[in-house]
Amino acid sequence: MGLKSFIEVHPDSHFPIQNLPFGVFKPEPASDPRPGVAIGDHVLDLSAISSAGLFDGPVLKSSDCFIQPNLNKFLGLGRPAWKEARATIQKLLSSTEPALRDNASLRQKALVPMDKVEMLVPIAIGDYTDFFSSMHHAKNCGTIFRGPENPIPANWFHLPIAYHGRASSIVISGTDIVRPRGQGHPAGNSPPYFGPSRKLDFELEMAAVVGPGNELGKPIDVNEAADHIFGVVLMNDWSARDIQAWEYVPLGPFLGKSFGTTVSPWIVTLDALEPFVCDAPKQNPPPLPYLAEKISKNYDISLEVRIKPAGEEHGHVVTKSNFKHLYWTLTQQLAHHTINGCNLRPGDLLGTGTISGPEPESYGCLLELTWNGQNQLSLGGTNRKFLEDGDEVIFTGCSKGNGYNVGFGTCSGKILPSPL
Ligand SMILES: O=C(O)/C=C/C(=O)CC(=O)CC(=O)O
Ligand SMILES: [Ca+2]
Ligand SMILES: [Mg+2]
Repeated sequence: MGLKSFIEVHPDSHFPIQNLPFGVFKPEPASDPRPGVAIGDHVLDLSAISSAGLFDGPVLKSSDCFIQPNLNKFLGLGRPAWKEARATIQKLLSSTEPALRDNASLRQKALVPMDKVEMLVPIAIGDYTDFFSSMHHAKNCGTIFRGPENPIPANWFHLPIAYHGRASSIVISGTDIVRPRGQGHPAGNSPPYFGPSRKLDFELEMAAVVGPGNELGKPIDVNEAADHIFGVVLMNDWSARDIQAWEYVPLGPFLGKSFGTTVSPWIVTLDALEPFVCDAPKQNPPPLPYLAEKISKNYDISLEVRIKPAGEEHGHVVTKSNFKHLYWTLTQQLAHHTINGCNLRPGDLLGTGTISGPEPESYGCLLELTWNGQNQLSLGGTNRKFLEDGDEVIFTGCSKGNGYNVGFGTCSGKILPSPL
């Protein structure tokens, strides 16, 4: 493992010096939001490090990108800035570097206990797109919604399908989610149901954070797409299955998805994930040339979902999956998104789609786990078909290295009842 911080980091921590994920936080309720990096149980205040003149590399020396309420300016600077920032922070936090270690007043200013801070959505999200890139999820949903004959649509193996999501309702982990009301599928000849969703679900996803992006009309080559992905977060694409099933023909998800999407606060960089690269699944039929990449990378990231009913202390694990099950890679998603000339901008968010694995224990949503409510899922003392008011859904994600973790922390949200 080698690299070590002067800050004590528990071996189980998601945030050792090998990780260094970026977020935005407020040290006190009245303070201005500012960028930070997680280290063990602490947050390193990048505005304090920047003000102290410690970002002294060629790209960041005279930049105010860390004196900002979000990470968009930093993301817009691209990979040279990201690499320089990571190298500077890793050096400052290392056990052998005195600049911060031996400066008590700077440590006092710049290192804040994580349990004292408020985390915010770290980027201003202009646009949010959600892909559909797990073959297992596509097959299961297709079977449930459209029947077992041809569950996977003919286009699915040729392009990463997506829908345009709603950026305004993306919230940070810990924010309550109000059960949406809407129209559900009519039964027989009766009019459609209207009321609180009866089939509220989570979707286990991750999402790529984009920067710097492209000019309108100038697509990004798939082999250069990684330079436009800063990092990834956990994402819950809350979904009301009854609303979705009735509204989505022919234009796709709308109100069944747009009532809320939760993201985890810490963006884990692709640089930190590099030791966990694994081969992406072999694609057959081979993709068209604009989607054929020289190196097709996935990441080995273990994912887990717990549901914690109201009044219970611990959640029950309902599924375990892995990022590596995705068929279409992040870079193929990004290249496909721009192939028609569409421009991506710093801070745009690209959801991977629900990450279901091949086994029933690895399905990424209740729609699949209970087969649209046909089966009950046991949560110890109680059962679930879909989410109930008071349920908290907690995602975790972690890659295990040799003696250290590169983790994502948690992405959680609790369901509140619909308004009357
Ligand atoms: O197959 C369908 O009709 C619907 C699928 C989804 O709801 C999934 C979606 O949001 C994309 C994804 O998460 O993979
Ligand atoms: Ca989704
Ligand atoms: Mg949603």
